[in-house]
Amino acid sequence: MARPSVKEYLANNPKEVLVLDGGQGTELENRGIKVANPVWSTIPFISDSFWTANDSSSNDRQIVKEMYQDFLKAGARVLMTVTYQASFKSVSENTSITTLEEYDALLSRIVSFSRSCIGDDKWLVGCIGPWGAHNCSEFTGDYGNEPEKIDYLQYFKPQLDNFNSNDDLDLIGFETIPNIHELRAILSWDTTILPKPFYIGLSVHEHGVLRDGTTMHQVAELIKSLGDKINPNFVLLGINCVSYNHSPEILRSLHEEIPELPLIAYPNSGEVYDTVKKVWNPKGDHTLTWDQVVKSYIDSGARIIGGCCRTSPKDIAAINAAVQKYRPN
Ligand SMILES: [Zn+2]
Repeated sequence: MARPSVKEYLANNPKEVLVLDGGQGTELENRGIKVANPVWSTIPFISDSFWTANDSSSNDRQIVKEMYQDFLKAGARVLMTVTYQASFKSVSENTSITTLEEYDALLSRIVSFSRSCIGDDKWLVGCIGPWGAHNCSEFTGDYGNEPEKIDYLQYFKPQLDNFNSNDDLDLIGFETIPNIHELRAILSWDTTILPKPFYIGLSVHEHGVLRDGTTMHQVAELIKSLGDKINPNFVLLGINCVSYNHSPEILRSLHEEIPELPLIAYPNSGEVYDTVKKVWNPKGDHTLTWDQVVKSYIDSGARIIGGCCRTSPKDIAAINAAVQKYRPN
């Protein structure tokens, strides 16, 4: 393999900070792909023409390729598959792909295609959205009256089985996790369920608590309570798609609670989505720069830094410049 395991790389290079790509879903939307549907940004891959066409005859194929090229040019060394809303439940209930076999083939094709776009020397993350992605509750954390009774493993298993067995993927990313019961479930899975390095990105309110109200102290208590029983493949904890302006203090609070844990941070762009008008409103007045945000993340133990929704290759270039400036010598 042309690249070392990301877990070993981070452990053996304690001063290294890796740059992740930006928000693929919103970036594909900016480039003309209509993503408003239940499988969101995975939609271009559902169409047969994506796979039968060659690059010049499929516009979507070209768009996805160019997006990866632009993130690479901006300095990303870790890139993600566009599979946030591609759970078996979401895909089988909303597209023509209904069997596990077809679903497995779809994911394998997406992963191979993504790998071919980024080359062998970059790390590829198999992106998995939270349970709440299938009913749009990842920013409320409202998982109904009995969130502890949800069978999270059953929900994630088809996607996990594919990603675990795919050597083109280096890391599994559970993103935008808003609920403590879901976090507890993922952290309870041992190496038979999660044999590949993985990270967890939390969906955190701007006031610094998980969307369901759990404090970062309680998150830390949960992790500490697992002690040696914690899955050794749990490589990083962090935050994603959180408020840009509040993200430095949120990450700092996580770092203060669990100083030894490597962190990952990729906030959204700072624009605010109006769910009624379905538009993104510009950044507010007192916006921090990426230079300030990245410096603070690195001071708080971040080892992977990138952007989430509405961040573009331009943002990734600014992140990369700040990482080169502030990473420890
Ligand atoms: Zn996002």
